[in-house]
Amino acid sequence: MTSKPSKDSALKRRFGPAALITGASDGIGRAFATQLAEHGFDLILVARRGDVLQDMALDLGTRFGADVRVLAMDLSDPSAVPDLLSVTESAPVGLVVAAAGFGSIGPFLDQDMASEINMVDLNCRSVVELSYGFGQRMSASKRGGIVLFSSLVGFNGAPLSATYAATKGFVQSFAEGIAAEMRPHGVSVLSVAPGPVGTGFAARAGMQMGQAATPEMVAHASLGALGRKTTVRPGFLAKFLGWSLAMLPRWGRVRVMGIIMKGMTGKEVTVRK
Ligand SMILES: NC(=O)C1=CN([C@@H]2O[C@H](COP(=O)(O)OP(=O)(O)OC[C@H]3O[C@@H](n4cnc5c(N)ncnc54)[C@H](OP(=O)(O)O)[C@@H]3O)[C@@H](O)[C@H]2O)C=CC1
Ligand SMILES: N[C@@H](C=O)C(=O)O
Repeated sequence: MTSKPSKDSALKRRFGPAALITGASDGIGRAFATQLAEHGFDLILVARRGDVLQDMALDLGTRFGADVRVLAMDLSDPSAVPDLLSVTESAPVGLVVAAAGFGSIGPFLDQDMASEINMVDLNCRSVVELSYGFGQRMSASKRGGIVLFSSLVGFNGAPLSATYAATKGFVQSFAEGIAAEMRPHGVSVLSVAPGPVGTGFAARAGMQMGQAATPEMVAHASLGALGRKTTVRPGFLAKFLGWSLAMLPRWGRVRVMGIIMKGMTGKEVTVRK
C-alpha cells in the first residue's frame, strides 16, 4: 500500500486538498487524475462510466494513498451539475478540471442535430455551470484553480467540425473572461488548447489524427502552466500551428483549418472568403 507523499507538493499547497475532475474515466482527464493523485491530492472523479471510475479509485488509492470519491453522471443532463454542486458542497475542492467533452467531424448539415446539441450542452453549458458554482466557492475562500479545455480548433471557424470548434471557441473566450475576473479573488483559470491528443476522443468523433500528443504530456504541461498563464498550448503542433496561423487573415485561418479537418476525414470542403 503506497501512502501519500510525505511532503505536500507546491501544487497541493496552492490548490489542494481535493481536486474534482470531470471526464476522469479516460484520456486527458484520467491523466490529470493520476498526476494530481501523485501530487497528494484527494480526488472527486466524474464521468458516466462509474465502474471505470471505481477501478481508478481503487488503483489511485492503492498507489498514492489518495482518498477518491466517484460521481457517475451524464453532465449533458441539465440536472447533473446542480446535483454535483449539491453533493460536493462541503468537499474541500481547490481545483476543478473540466475535461468532459466530445467532438464531431463532417459537414454540419450531415450531423445529427440532437448529438450536436448534446455536445453544446456538455462542452459549454456544463462548463459554465461548474465554473459558476466552484468559482463562487473559490472566490469566497480567496484561492483555487479552474482548468477548462479549448483546442487548437477553438481560435477560429473550422469547416467540417463547425459545431465542435465553436464549442471550443466558446470555452476559450469564456476562460479568458473569467480568468481576468477571478484573478483578483485568488482564483486561477487556465484554458488548455492542445492540438491532436491520442485518446478516445478521435474514435468518438470519427477523426483520424496523426502526430498526436500524449494525454500525460498535456496534463503535465497544463499543471505547470496553472496559475502562471491563462492559455497553454501543450505540444509542438499546437504551438506551431497556433503561432503560424496567427499571422494569417481570419479567412486564411479558416481555409487552413478546413484543410486540416479534411485531413482528419478525407472529405472535400470548399471555403470561400
Ligand atoms: N483528444 C484531443 O485531440 C483533444 C481534446 N481536447 C479536449 O480535451 C477534453 C478531453 O478530451 P479527451 O480526454 O481527449 O477525450 P476522451 O474521449 O478520451 O475522454 C472524454 C472524457 O469525458 C467523459 N464524458 C464524455 N461524455 C460525457 C458526459 N456526457 N458526461 C460526463 N462525462 C462525459 C468520458 O467518460 P465517460 O464516457 O465515462 O462518460 C471521458 O472520461 C475535451 O474537452 C476535448 O474537447 C482538446 C483538443 C484536442
Ligand atoms: N482533436 C481535435 C480536438 O480538438 C483537434 O485537434 O482538432
